[in-house]
Amino acid sequence: MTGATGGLPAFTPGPQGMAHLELLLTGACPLPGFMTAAEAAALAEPGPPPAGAPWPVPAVLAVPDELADAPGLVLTDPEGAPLAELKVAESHREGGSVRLAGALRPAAPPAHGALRPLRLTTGQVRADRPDPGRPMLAVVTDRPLHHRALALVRSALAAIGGAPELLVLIDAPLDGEGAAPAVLAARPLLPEHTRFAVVTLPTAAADGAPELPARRRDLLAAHVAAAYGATHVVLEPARADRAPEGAPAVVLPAGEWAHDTREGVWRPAAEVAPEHARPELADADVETELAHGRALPSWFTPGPVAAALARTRPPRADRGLTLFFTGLSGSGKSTVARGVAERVRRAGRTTTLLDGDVVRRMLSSGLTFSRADRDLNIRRIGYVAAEIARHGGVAVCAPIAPYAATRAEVRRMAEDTGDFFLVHVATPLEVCEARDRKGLYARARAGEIPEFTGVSDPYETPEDADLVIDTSLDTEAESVARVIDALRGGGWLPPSSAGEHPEWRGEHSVRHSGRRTVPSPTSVTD
Ligand SMILES: Nc1ncnc2c1ncn2[C@@H]1O[C@H](COP(=O)(O)OS(=O)(=O)O)[C@@H](OP(=O)(O)O)[C@H]1O
Ligand SMILES: Nc1ncnc2c1ncn2[C@@H]1O[C@H](COP(=O)(O)OP(=O)(O)O)[C@@H](O)[C@H]1O
Repeated sequence: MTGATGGLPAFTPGPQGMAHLELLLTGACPLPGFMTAAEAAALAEPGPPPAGAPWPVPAVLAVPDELADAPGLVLTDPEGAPLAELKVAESHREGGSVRLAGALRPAAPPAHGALRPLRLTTGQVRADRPDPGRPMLAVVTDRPLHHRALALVRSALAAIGGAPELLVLIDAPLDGEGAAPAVLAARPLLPEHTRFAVVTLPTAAADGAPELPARRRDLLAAHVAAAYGATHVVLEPARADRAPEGAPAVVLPAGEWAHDTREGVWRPAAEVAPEHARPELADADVETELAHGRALPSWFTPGPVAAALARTRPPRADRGLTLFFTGLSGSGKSTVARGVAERVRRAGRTTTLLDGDVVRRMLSSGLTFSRADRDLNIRRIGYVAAEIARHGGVAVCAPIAPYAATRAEVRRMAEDTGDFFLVHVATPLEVCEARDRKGLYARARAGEIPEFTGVSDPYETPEDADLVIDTSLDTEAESVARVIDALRGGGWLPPSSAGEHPEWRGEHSVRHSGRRTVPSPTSVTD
């Protein structure tokens, strides 16, 4: 986002730029500002960074082309409040975008984003230490601390000696809480004076740049921990090879841990007889248990952590959902989405149907079918859907959404507030064109509608669809039933359809679809 503030243009960095900026403003990063091309290039080489480098990853600011010649910028938060002034020392182009380097002058302390009271500066944490001479162990984590991690922390504290302090640095996104509530829930299980602080560790050198290698990200975590005063660091989630070279604090090896089923305690795996050793649940297993509303086992995680997770990741039947249909015009998106929305509503969930045509009239009137306008249209749908999901509702969306990158953006947005389920309505173009319900294909073929999807404009076939349906092979009722079955199977709808009137199961639509006279077995037994 750009604008003008006090003579200098204003700019709101993207998520990566904002994460680097936060580290610069909290004192975690010791540099005066964003790096020049040469400084960044020195850190972009594979392998460990050069010895003595004050910072382990490139930190550069990507800006839109129109800011390439700006002498300075006012960097603002997403609401437009100034965060810092950048005095531009160098402007260069890389990876298709302009990058500005230069020193920063902080404006007001940041107030935006989630968990602000926990986003402490390094100065605040250091000033608050009862005895700065004591060692300090920092646990850097973006996931809850389950029994294994808590046992590891206890053992690390004992091994360090000298009555170390403990700091838990929670790596959470700037615009959401991430795992923070569940991490904080472990407070009663940690030493009395444990401090918690929230940071956002960038995952790329700049917005639009490729992901940083895992080892560099580990090294970055160690640098940030050291800036907060840590002498020792534990990186979570644990990975056997997580001990980056050249870290400014001692990165303690995680080692293998196991739950001793006979003794009921967590120990280093080498100390547990193999027949009694139980490994930690994988993140995917935890997600499945939570999705179906099942309690996490007490051998795996403490009660307060399980309770916090159950609150932040409620069962899917209570969780907001963006159900996103994509496909060509005439593929059957609206028809199937309408039928699905009705049945989702009948199953007791608050449902909003954001149909392509309706959105074009209400939210996006005036937009064309250029790529930029289609993207804006889809982003608007994604924004509204994510807000619906935030409040636990089901947003059923049915635009063409021809571009994979924009669909991925909507998936990210939607997953910040709930779940996302992509249905590709893969009805072949010939069938859509033969239907030509609105006569648009004929007009597009006659050259009267430029940029018509499938005729003179692209449709990028999804490779990440959660379900693919084809309304040239299935009746309308069968198509609706397929989606409902998938939602039931995934836990987004209750398993039973008791009380559903046959009309609501789709027989009504079957009788009127003209394709079949007998309801499919799926819809009858459903
Ligand atoms: N050029 C062009 N290309 C594609 N579609 C066109 C075009 N012009 C008008 N229409 C009608 O607009 C409907 C698609 O709008 P969407 O908002 O779903 O499109 S997009 O997702 O923004 O690409 C689409 O409705 P559906 O048939 O319901 O898909 C068309 O009826
Ligand atoms: N099995 C089917 N499922 C859905 N629609 C079908 C099916 N068979 C025929 N149709 C017809 O195809 C057309 C699909 O139009 P629509 O749902 O508006 O598609 P879209 O929203 O993708 O443009 C409707 O006229 C519908 O009656």
